[in-house]
Amino acid sequence: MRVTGAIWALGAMSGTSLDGVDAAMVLTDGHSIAEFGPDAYRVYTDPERAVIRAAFGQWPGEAGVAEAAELVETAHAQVLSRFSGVDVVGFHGQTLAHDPAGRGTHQAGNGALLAGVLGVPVVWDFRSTDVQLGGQGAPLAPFFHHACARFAGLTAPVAFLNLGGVGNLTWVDPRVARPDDPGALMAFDTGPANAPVNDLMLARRGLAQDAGGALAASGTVDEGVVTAFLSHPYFFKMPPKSLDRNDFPGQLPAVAHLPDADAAATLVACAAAAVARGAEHFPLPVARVLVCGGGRHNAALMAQLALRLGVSVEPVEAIGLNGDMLEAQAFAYLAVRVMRGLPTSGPTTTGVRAAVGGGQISRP
Ligand SMILES: Nc1ncnc2c1ncn2[C@@H]1O[C@H](COP(=O)(O)OP(=O)(O)OP(=O)(O)O)[C@@H](O)[C@H]1O
Ligand SMILES: CC(=O)N[C@H]1[C@@H]2OC[C@@H](O2)[C@@H](O)[C@@H]1O[C@H](C)C(=O)O
Repeated sequence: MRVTGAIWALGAMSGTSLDGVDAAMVLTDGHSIAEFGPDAYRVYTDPERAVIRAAFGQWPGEAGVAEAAELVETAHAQVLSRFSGVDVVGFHGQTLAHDPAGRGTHQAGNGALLAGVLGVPVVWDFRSTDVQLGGQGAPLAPFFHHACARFAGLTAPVAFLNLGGVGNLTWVDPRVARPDDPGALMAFDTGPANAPVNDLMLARRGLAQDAGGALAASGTVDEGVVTAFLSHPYFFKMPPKSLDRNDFPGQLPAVAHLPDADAAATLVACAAAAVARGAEHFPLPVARVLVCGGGRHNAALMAQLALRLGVSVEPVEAIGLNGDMLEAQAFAYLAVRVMRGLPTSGPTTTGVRAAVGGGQISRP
């Protein structure tokens, strides 16, 4: 697509599951996507992961944060310096703590430092302003999902589902021209997605994940556990709403009585049931749910989603997008919006009172 005034942005995201740093380029004017560019991935080593994990839940200045932030900055500098032709970087950082109603939101990593190292402007600290103005500070990908739906030429309401550690759902009406126009978007976190089954695999099998969902697929769902899970107060809150990774601490104890396969199947069913519960909030029904994030590789999770949602559940690759890079691309796109003074969130995505452009700009 020809887009006048488009620039090349490079976005980077380090997600809650701590697998590594995703980086990807997008050519955009901050409204439309003109073209997707190259991408790269930089895995965290086990010792690095341990340092970051030790700082989870900590706020700036608290124990372990400086060490984690330095590691996050170094890993990002390594992967981002592999790219050329970059006009601006969108640097999300690593969320260590998120408490929008209380202490705020904390993404480790200093964008000013990265701007110096990379020699290009860096947009960072995307969530703080939204939180300071009463928003949830998350999710931020929805404005980008809106651009993606229009880029793909969709003409009916559709949902994007990101299955990372936590799940988040964006309902989009691509017929509405701008993401901050009324009726364009509704977005919120659905509940835990991959995190509980990862925790189970680690605790019971010493593995990082249930590859392909094979273990879950061989088990039987305990529907009693799913029903009890759905009684959590989070599911009775109206969107917008967001979650911290540890907001659902009781999930492993809830499946403690089950053999491994049944426990995995049940945790996957809980994640899917949370999404289906979330879909009840949609302003208009959707015919398809497009899935990004690592959870789309979990066949048991995809099957449970199709069952509980009753609509077509497909990876975002079905509309020509890259499901592993969507969040990194989102922060590339959002960086350009920040540079151009355009909003990055609004009342229907983070619950902030009026549309707001979050993010600090640091120049080299
Ligand atoms: N082949 C696979 N089989 C099963 N699960 C997988 C597979 N690949 C990835 N996953 C799951 O996806 C997770 C990683 O997803 P992703 O990279 O989207 O999360 P994230 O971006 O770190 O998290 P968030 O979006 O919550 O910030 C892994 O921890 C794992 O649970
Ligand atoms: C506070 C924070 O970092 N939240 C992340 C996390 O990971 C998934 C979900 O929880 C979402 O709310 C968000 O990230 C995506 C990229 C977002 O802001 O849209």
